[in-house]
Amino acid sequence: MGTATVWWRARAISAGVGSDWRLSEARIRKTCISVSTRSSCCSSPLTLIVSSMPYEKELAAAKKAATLAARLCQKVQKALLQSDVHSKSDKSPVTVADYGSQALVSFILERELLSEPFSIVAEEDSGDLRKESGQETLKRITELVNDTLASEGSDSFPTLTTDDVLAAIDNGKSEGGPVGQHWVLDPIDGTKGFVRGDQYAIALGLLHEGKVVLGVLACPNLPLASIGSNQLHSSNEVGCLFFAKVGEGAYIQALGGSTQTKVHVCDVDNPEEASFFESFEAAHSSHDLSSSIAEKLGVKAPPVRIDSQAKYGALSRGDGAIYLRFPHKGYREKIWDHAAGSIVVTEAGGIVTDAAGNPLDFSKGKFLDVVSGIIVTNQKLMPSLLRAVKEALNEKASSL
Ligand SMILES: Nc1ncnc2c1ncn2[C@@H]1O[C@H](COP(=O)(O)O)[C@@H](OP(=O)(O)O)[C@H]1O
Ligand SMILES: [Mg+2]
Ligand SMILES: [Mg+2]
Ligand SMILES: [Mg+2]
Repeated sequence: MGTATVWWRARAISAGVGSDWRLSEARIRKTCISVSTRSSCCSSPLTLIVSSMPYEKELAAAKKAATLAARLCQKVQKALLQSDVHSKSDKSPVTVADYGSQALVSFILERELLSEPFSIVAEEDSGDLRKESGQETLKRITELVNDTLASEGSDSFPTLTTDDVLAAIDNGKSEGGPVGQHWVLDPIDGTKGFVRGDQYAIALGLLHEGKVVLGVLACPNLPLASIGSNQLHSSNEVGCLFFAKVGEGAYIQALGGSTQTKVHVCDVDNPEEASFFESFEAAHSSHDLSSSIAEKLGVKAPPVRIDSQAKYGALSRGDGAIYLRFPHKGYREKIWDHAAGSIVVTEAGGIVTDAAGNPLDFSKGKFLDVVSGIIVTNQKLMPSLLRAVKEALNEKASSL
């Protein structure tokens, strides 16, 4: 909630609507608008303020949090030690940087958005770090978080204790859902890519009444110049920060930079000229199925395989036209793997749906209940992509 919300709240309270800080923003907004039409003390400027300022403060806090978390991750990726990589109970990898990033983002959001009701749905939890065997790792994470905060310079941050770090990680225990506001955090999306030295992203979204209203994607290893094409790169610089607020477009700036540029998905309408992204990891998405879809569409270019929601970022600036994700049977998608990426792409003019063409529903808690897979492209290609996906899925079903 930004300045505008505080103002709406103040209006709601002074108009006798109530002083419950847990009133949803939408309710307060509605109430204030109706008060303004009835009461002379609360007249015309309201509409202007409402339309121009929502989520400003949240976006600034989210960009700061993701940028700092990216700095922590970069430090770890440079000097990744085998002892920094652990296995979770589902056998997926987690590193000191996943935990450190989650603790940092949680700490910064709470500090920057002081009095706001605060809920984060995040991937990691502190369970393993609270065990005897996790103590050394916890110390290392705490050092990393404190070093990163110290390198920020401008603010005087307190030195966090191991207990502070555990508490910050566990702020991410919220279940989400259709009511109120929830931050959605993937502290490192693409941990396998991170460990390999490849692409990864810090992905932070904000849900309001079950809809994504803001997203920030920090992609420390993504080139600032376009990828996935043959064009000669004018610069080898890496590190992109994508961000979007609902209704206001999507932007990119260099990670740590300040000049922002609006991004748009590409406007290719001939599938023969389109290229597509998919997971680097074949275990995360069926490469066979996407190759059959691409063939049906007439896509000529080979797949661009990269880890993480960097795919959404790259697509939002037109590096490629399509993103195909078809997890193997039984896998349930999580909201933190798509919240930030999907708003960046939709605000850049793209469409994100499941394989049946339904919009993604972020209001159901931690999981996304999608039909068969997730597909992303521009408005022009979506109808033919949906037809190709349907055909390929039918063929696959009849071959089983
Ligand atoms: N079997 C599986 N099928 C599909 N996705 C999976 C998977 N196992 C893990 N993932 C998810 O795939 C994400 C990475 O996506 P990508 O393949 O695009 O890089 C992982 O995010 P984390 O790395 O945050 O755990 C994880 O949530
Ligand atoms: Mg992830
Ligand atoms: Mg992750
Ligand atoms: Mg993970």
